Amino acid sequence: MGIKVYGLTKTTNVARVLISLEEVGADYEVVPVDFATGEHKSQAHLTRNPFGQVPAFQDDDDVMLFESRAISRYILRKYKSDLLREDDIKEAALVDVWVDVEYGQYNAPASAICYNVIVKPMHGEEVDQQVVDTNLEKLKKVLEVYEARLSEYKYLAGDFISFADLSHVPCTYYLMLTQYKSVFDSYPHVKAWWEAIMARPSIKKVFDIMSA
Ligand SMILES: N[C@@H](CCC(=O)N[C@@H](CSO)C(=O)NCC(=O)O)C(=O)O
Repeated sequence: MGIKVYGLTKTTNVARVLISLEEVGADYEVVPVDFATGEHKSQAHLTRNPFGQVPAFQDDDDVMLFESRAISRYILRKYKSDLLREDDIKEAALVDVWVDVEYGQYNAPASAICYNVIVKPMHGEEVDQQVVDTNLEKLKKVLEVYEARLSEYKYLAGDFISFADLSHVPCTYYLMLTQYKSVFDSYPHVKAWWEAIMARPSIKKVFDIMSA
């Protein structure tokens, strides 16, 4: 039995796992989980992910994981990818710092904007502009830190691309589909960083999968 990713490829956290799989060139199968029928809350899926969320991840018959960043690290370690920089403890620590920054500082405001501007209208719900505006301000504060960091280094953890950079891709992909992509215009080093990431074949492949 090979690698299975349970979830919907349009969702950011499933896409994050696909990026690592595409980066290492692994074979994998995506097993859709139907939110419409509440399948993600089914007993079968709860055994895969006790929080009833996607992704869940299976490798062979003895590895069942959840949490997209932890799954990504498993994949990158299994395939001995340099994207975790684990040959150098200091570089690896900086990768950890900036993955934590992505999860703890960037993800929430970026996700709140995308949820309001993309997901809610898809379900016929009103955009809460107050929430969007509040999170735009939070995002700008985060991007100010990124702009300073990326004016010193080509990528967030250093002058090497790492999982920390790629972990930003799913949310940023959706942000760039909204009118708020213009926020990035005020941060030239962040824009150049994003353009360098987008040029990667794995990222182009995952964009195709997300937009299919
Ligand atoms: N920290 C976790 C978040 C998973 C998540 O929110 N998954 C969403 C879809 S992806 O945005 C989900 O399953 N939402 C349905 C729900 O929460 O009920 C991770 O990184 O894997």
